Amino acid sequence: MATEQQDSQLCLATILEDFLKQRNIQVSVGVDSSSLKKADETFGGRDLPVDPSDLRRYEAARWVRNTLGVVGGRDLPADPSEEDFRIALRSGILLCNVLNRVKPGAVPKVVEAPNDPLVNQDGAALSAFQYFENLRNFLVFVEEMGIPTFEVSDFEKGGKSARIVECVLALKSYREWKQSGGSGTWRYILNSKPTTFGIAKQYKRKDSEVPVDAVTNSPSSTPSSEQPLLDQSDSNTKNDGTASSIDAIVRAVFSDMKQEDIPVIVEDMLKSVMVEYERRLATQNELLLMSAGNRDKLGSGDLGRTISGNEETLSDASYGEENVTEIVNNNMEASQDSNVEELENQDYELYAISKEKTEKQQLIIERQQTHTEELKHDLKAVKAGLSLLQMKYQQEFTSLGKHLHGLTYAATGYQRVLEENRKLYNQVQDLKGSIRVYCRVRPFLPGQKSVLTTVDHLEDSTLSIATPSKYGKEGQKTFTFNKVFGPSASQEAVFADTQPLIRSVLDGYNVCIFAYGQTGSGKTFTMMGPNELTDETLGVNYRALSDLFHLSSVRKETFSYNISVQMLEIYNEQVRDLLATNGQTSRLEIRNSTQDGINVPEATLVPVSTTSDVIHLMNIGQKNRAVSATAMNDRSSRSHSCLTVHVQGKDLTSGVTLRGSMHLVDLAGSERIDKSEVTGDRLKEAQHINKSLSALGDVIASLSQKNNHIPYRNSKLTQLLQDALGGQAKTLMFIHISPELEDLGETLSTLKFAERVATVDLGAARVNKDTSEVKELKEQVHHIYFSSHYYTIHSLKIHCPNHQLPLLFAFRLLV
Ligand SMILES: Nc1ncnc2c1ncn2[C@@H]1O[C@H](COP(=O)(O)OP(=O)(O)OP(=O)(O)O)[C@@H](O)[C@H]1O
Repeated sequence: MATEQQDSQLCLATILEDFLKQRNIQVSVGVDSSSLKKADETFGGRDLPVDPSDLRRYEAARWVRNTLGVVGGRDLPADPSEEDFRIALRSGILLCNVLNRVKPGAVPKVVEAPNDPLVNQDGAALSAFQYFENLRNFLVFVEEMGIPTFEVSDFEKGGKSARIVECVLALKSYREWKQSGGSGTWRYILNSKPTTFGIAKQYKRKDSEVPVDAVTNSPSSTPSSEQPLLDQSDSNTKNDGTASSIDAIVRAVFSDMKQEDIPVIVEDMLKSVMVEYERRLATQNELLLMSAGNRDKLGSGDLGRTISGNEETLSDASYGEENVTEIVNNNMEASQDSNVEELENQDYELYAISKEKTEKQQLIIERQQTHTEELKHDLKAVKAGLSLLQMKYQQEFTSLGKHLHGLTYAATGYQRVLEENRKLYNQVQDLKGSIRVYCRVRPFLPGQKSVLTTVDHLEDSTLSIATPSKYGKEGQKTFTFNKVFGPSASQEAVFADTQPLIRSVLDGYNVCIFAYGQTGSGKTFTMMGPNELTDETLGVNYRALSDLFHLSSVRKETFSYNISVQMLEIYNEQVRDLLATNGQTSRLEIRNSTQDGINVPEATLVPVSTTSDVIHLMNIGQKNRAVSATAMNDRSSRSHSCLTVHVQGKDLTSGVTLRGSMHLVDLAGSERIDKSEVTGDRLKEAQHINKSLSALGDVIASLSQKNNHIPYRNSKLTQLLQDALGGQAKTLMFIHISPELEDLGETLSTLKFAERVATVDLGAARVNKDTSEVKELKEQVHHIYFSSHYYTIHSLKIHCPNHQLPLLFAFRLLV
């Protein structure tokens, strides 16, 4: 590196020299005025040589001669020409000997010339090998000392003896410095271009002796321990020799110049320096490109990778542009000498980095491959686990399916039990009487003066009427009913036997409840209640509907019910819609045996969901009902009113739909015509009423007698109620009796009607008395009812393998 710096500074001197030559500015390079003066004294006032290089050659020759003595320096004249100088020194003998004087032992073995003066006349007889041996040893040593060297070719004819002169004078300077004590730093002002050239570097001393340090005379263990003569340790004084040379040139140039010309000259000098440096930079780039070309030729070996290849590798390996740039810059700095060895070293360095990166990548790839294998293994295990789970789940679902199948069978069985239950329940109702006749005796009304009563005696199911002689045989007449309710019977007691039939309606059966009796006997009271309603005085209608909604609500888990209401009136054998809002209330057609059980489809059908809904509708119907004051009762109705509740229930389990209906019929007054004292339209009304009541009696009597023909079509009333009379239907007839004696004739007439429909059903009376047969049936039904009512499968545990929790199925079956 020191040599390179020296070179660059020497180059600066050369540039200055060239610059001065171009401008014909004469200056004695390397020799200041004092040197010239000294040379003048040395040559004793002779004419000074014109060329300063001659003076330096003479100085060198004289010093060699003085150093080696007369004998040793006999071959070298005192003032030799250039030719003489080269011939005298080309054998290297004088140079090696003078070097040994300066540094004893520097060249231990000097190849001497033969003693034959003839042969050694011009040294030509000495073989080229011997020349080379001595010169090489000399050059290697002075090179190590840091003294400017020369080339062997400089001894050839036309060679540059100036470099040899400088080398000798440098030795001289060194010796003088040593002889003066060697204090400080030895400096030598170089006079010519640098003489560091490749051939000197390649020389090695033949005898391979350990070189002796030029300054310390100690063996040099390593190159780094060498101490060159041109001092490198002191940065302040480094290259002072060269600097002094440049300084001398500059001062010599500027001393003869005018002051105002100096800046121009300086500027031109600097420009020249810049041009030279740019040229050198361009040369370096060319060398770099050439070295890159050489690298391409280095082959495919490990060291044969090209820098550009390495640059690409580095880039690919994400080393970044900075690293690449740094390395390339390093290459540029190091390529001044186009040293292929250095390039190879850098190439190797790049290759090592690339190789390290590749190894790391290989390691990463291997790890990834290992991870992939592990993942594959895990995936395989998971797949196996999944298929095992799938198999187990399949087994569990099969097992579950079997359990569900059993459950379905059980549920189906349960449905069969329920169906059986319904039938048995209905059978019980039948045994109690599909046609039941109840008798209710109205109490005396408040404020009535008469206290005489026709009722002689009444029991649970019999009513005895005292009959005067004018009504036949004097005494008493007894009538049998399913049940007899006295004047003090509560509304709740009257409804008690009706209540079980409400469930029948929800089970899909038809129920028909009649209120029969003369005007003012209490029909409306039984069916609706008094004008001022309380919980206790609510009639059959309200209670039946209340029970209906309650029971349907209880069953909502298993049945879905749709309940709707129609309210019709039969007046003078015409069917009228009491809920019509469009005013068209009359002359509705009756169509029996319809699929939906609605015989008067044109009549208004209002869905209801609460009891209050129905009460509201009944009030509307009551207002629309034809009411005509009579002499007997100002609320006397001259028509039959029929409130029909249609019930459609869907079994949520089986999907089966059941249809039932309940007809609540408030019949028109049954009083005889002559007693009502009516004529005209009123008479006509009474005739229609009597006719229809007679037709109702006929139908019920025919049903009781199980006749093949049932005369439904004899009246609008029986025609309307055809589906609710007969078959599985239940009929309840409430016969109302007025207790007043003056009404005895009407009472006997009413009882005669009741006797006709009630006495024929002997079974009803027996059932009512709870015979052993009925009791047995009741117990059976009770068992089924309650067992089914409360039979709930609370849960069904299905054990599934691999499950901690059992599958729980809860069932709540039909009430
Ligand atoms: N069991 C009873 N207890 C108390 N009062 C009653 C009873 N039955 C009827 N009444 C009263 O007797 C009167 C007549 O009764 P209701 O109007 O019900 O007779 P009806 O047979 O419906 O007459 P109509 O045929 O004219 O409608 C009413 O004031 C009613 O409150």
